[in-house]
Amino acid sequence: MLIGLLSYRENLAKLQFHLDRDRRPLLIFVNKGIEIDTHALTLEIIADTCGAEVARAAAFISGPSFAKEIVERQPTSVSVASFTESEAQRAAVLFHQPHFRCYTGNDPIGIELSGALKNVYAIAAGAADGLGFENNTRAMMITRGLAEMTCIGTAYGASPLTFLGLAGVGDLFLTCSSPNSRNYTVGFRLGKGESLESITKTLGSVAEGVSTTKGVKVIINELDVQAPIAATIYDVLYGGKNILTAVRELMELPPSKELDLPPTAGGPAKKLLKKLGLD
Ligand SMILES: NC(=O)c1ccc[n+]([C@@H]2O[C@H](COP(=O)([O-])OP(=O)(O)OC[C@H]3O[C@@H](n4cnc5c(N)ncnc54)[C@H](O)[C@@H]3O)[C@@H](O)[C@H]2O)c1
Ligand SMILES: O=P(O)(O)OC[C@H](O)CO
Repeated sequence: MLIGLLSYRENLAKLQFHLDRDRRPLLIFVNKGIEIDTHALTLEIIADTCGAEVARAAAFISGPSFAKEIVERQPTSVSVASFTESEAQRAAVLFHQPHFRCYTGNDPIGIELSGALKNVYAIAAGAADGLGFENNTRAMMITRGLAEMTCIGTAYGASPLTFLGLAGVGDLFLTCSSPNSRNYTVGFRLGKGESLESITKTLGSVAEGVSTTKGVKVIINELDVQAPIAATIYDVLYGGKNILTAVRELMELPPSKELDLPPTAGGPAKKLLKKLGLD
């Protein structure tokens, strides 16, 4: 399915009546976001609408992949994950082409979180560029974004290693460094002083990081994870914080460990695995 997450629940609720479950339908999802009201991953929406069995077999594709460049057959690689490894393999074989490689894995929670979270940090990197900062700042945003993504994902119950893959650092690098990214563009225009309302009205498409930031803020509060860049993007988008003030405050934070993975991990993932019958 290739639609924004906003309408997934509604569409899957309709689709489930048409699934011929005896023929092992292969459902492949490429969206990158978190449901606004519930902060649910797509896995949970699938379980709620189509049942746990369908969610366990669903495959998730994510990674550095601007649609335009795929269509132009430029060499591209992505991650494909499913709790059912044979289904990830099925999806990988189906999509495999001379210009498109799929690497399989079994951490769909990490793959989904990677795709959702990188959009928030792309807004941050775009904002830094829009403010006129250059290479050092962008490299800092990408690297600290990866550290935050890994901490949030680990606390959630995903594998920290997933964030080192194509769906994690690969897509983060792509979207934090290209004006072809909608999320980067939102950040860039914010950095230039435009209002969020004006940007979203004229963007011509949906930058999912804008709504995902709300869900991420709830998740980091619930998990008690330190993710200052994500929290700052929330304050800029929804709290009216001035971007230059935000950058200054981030830089003035007291020194801290470079990577401090949470000691206890997995609350939300445990709940989700239970719902999927995988506990
Ligand atoms: N564009 C990319 O390069 C790219 C790459 C990888 C992943 N993605 C992800 O794919 C998802 C979709 O992105 P996109 O670029 O195709 O967005 P898009 O806005 O270009 O297209 C979304 C599509 O969903 C349809 N749609 C909207 N509301 C609907 C509804 N209620 N019911 C049915 N269809 C509806 C729209 O008509 C449109 O065709 C996003 O989660 C995005 O992050 C995009
Ligand atoms: O245009 P964006 O920012 O939604 O990014 C598109 C894809 O996620 C790139 O992999």
